[in-house]
Amino acid sequence: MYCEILRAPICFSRCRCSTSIRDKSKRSISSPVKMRMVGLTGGIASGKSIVSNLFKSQGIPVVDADLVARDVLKKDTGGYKKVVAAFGEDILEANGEVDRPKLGQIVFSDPAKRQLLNRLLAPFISSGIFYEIFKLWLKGYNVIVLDIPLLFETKMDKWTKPVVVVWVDTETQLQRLMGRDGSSEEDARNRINAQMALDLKRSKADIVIDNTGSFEDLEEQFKQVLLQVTRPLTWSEFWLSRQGALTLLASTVVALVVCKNIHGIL
Ligand SMILES: CC(C)(COP(=O)(O)OP(=O)(O)OC[C@H]1O[C@@H](n2cnc3c(N)ncnc32)[C@H](O)[C@@H]1O)[C@@H](O)C(=O)NCCC(=O)NCCS
Ligand SMILES: Nc1ncnc2c1ncn2[C@@H]1O[C@H](COP(=O)(O)OP(=O)(O)OP(=O)(O)O)[C@@H](O)[C@H]1O
Repeated sequence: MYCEILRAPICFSRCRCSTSIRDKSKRSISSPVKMRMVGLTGGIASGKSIVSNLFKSQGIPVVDADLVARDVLKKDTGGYKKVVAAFGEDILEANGEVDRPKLGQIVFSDPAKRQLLNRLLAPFISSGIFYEIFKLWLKGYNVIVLDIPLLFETKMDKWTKPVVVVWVDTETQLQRLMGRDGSSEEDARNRINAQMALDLKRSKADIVIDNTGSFEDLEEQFKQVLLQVTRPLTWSEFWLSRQGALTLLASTVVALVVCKNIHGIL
């Protein structure tokens, strides 16, 4: 069902049908184009990837900042060269790629080195994220999700609305992180402490998902979140969309032609 003015989905019922992810993505591409950028963040191991996969399963594309960050650290890229110049060749594997666990050990136990790494990679990561957004904008997606662990820390939250924070209590976060990565408690705590406190992130959120419970609890909450992020676009979101930009351009051209003709008549 569509709003006639915005031609955006009025309710979520369209997204709940049982077509495959691929089919739904295609439908999003061909449907009227609007752009809402939803921020998805939380603490390390709070469950962002699970939520991100739930969005993808509904045909909503996700820009994954961790994947972008991986790309900009690949061998011989600009980010790689800067990082190797700053941290030395000791951080490299035999094949010349960055030894990520080793670099992780260094930066997560030393705030100054972490800040240095952040500073070196930030321009590459932010331009990589904007390039991914631009590609999705060109494809005309209605709603996209930016999964950015450091959304608040990097102040990229100002680009996104609403901001969804996946929250867990610290003990659960610690246990899940150690369980997933097989890391020691000290290492896991270092990684948690390298980020803004999760309670503070929760206080800055538009929408909070409490992931302390089971996967089923998480999916139940996700249904409500999906309803909120797929509600009709606001006018400002519409003008930022590809269709909004094209409408503005077409209206300007028509107005100029009309003015020129009137001027000719007079
Ligand atoms: C230090 C690196 C090489 C460690 O790699 P590793 O494969 O062990 O971890 P991975 O990249 O999968 O990150 C796992 C999680 O760690 C957290 N994290 C990553 N980098 C940072 C950072 N600089 N500060 C705080 N937390 C971070 C995030 O929650 C992320 O989801 C890597 O994390 C990295 O290059 N970090 C700097 C780039 C960055 O800021 N990435 C976050 C994107 S917003
Ligand atoms: N509700 C849950 N119940 C049990 N385990 C969970 C739940 N949610 C997430 N997990 C587990 O916790 C771990 C961390 O989850 P996930 O990888 O999604 O976190 P993340 O926020 O994406 O982490 P990162 O910041 O490192 O990218 C995973 O092993 C995942 O399977």
